[in-house]
Amino acid sequence: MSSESKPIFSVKKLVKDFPTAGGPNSIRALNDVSFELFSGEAMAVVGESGSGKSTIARVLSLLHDKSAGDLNFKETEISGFSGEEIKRYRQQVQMIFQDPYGSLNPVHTIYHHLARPLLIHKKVKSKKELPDKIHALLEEVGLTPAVETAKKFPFELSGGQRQRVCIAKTLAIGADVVLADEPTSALDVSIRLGVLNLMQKMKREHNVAFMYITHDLATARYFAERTAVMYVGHMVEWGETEDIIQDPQHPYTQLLISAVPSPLKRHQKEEKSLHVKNKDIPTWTASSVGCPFVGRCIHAMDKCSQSMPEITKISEKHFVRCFLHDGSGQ
Ligand SMILES: Nc1ncnc2c1ncn2[C@@H]1O[C@H](COP(=O)(O)OP(=O)(O)OP(=O)(O)O)[C@@H](O)[C@H]1O
Repeated sequence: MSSESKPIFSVKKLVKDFPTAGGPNSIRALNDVSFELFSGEAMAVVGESGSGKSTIARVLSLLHDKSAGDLNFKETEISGFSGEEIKRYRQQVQMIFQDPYGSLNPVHTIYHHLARPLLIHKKVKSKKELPDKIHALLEEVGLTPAVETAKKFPFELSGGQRQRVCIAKTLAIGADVVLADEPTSALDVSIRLGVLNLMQKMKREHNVAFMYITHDLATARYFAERTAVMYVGHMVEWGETEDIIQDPQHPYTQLLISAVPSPLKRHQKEEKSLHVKNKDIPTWTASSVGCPFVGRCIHAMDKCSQSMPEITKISEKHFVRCFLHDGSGQ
């Protein structure tokens, strides 16, 4: 990430509320979420189930409307987009999901899956160019022999191969950003690395920006230069991935890292004293106040239940929201 280049995404104070059936209060799935994403970099979004990771991707894909905040893509607010603008935007910002099978049509060949975006987005001048272009794409994503693969149907491929087809689709369209929601978690461990390496190649060779949503800090460390840690819709800590893993500041980040098998653990000593009070994850609403982690935090103070701490800068690129670090101390 260059501090001089302009971010491809700039998200400020994003809020997303989901109405609850019959209840007066909406669920606040995202609260005050801000970040920037730059071309050619990956930002991991990590956190437990329900922390709001997928909601960020769905709001950025315009599958959900935001409730408040700014969502700028290439310096243009996207929430007012309609019709053609949405179509053009979705060409540039693609999603990859955990289950690649769900993104592929079982009755069509791989050839068809790649021909369609190439034709729709006018990436070929005529149908004559299609075979060469499709075979080149399949080779680029490691699906060889390409001619044979193109003739196959999705059910004839493994999970990892299907995810490679989805990646080839994003290349066919010429996406600038990929929102990858747990793209490797349904794959065998042995296959994951290949898919991560392929995404790494897209980053380096095509300057694609990735939002990499995962439960898995080890793959975040492998793939993403920066990481944001989410807890109940709040970004509690963010920075360069190595800083987050080697020097976690928020008690929740420390808890996440303590749950990862070594060699990620450099905090074995602290781990012994890192108890969690209870495992209840709160439901956040528009009227909830305080730090959402207070119920589980062994350092909790009275003020933690009363307000969410402001952002504290730990170092140039490392930030946390926790009263332990805001200068007011315990
Ligand atoms: N369409 C929806 N309607 C109502 N509530 C929703 C909807 N989508 C998400 N939520 C709620 O928003 C919160 C965040 O969910 P989200 O799926 O973004 O979390 P996540 O971190 O991606 O979880 P997981 O890792 O399990 O996918 C949860 O409380 C969830 O129940």
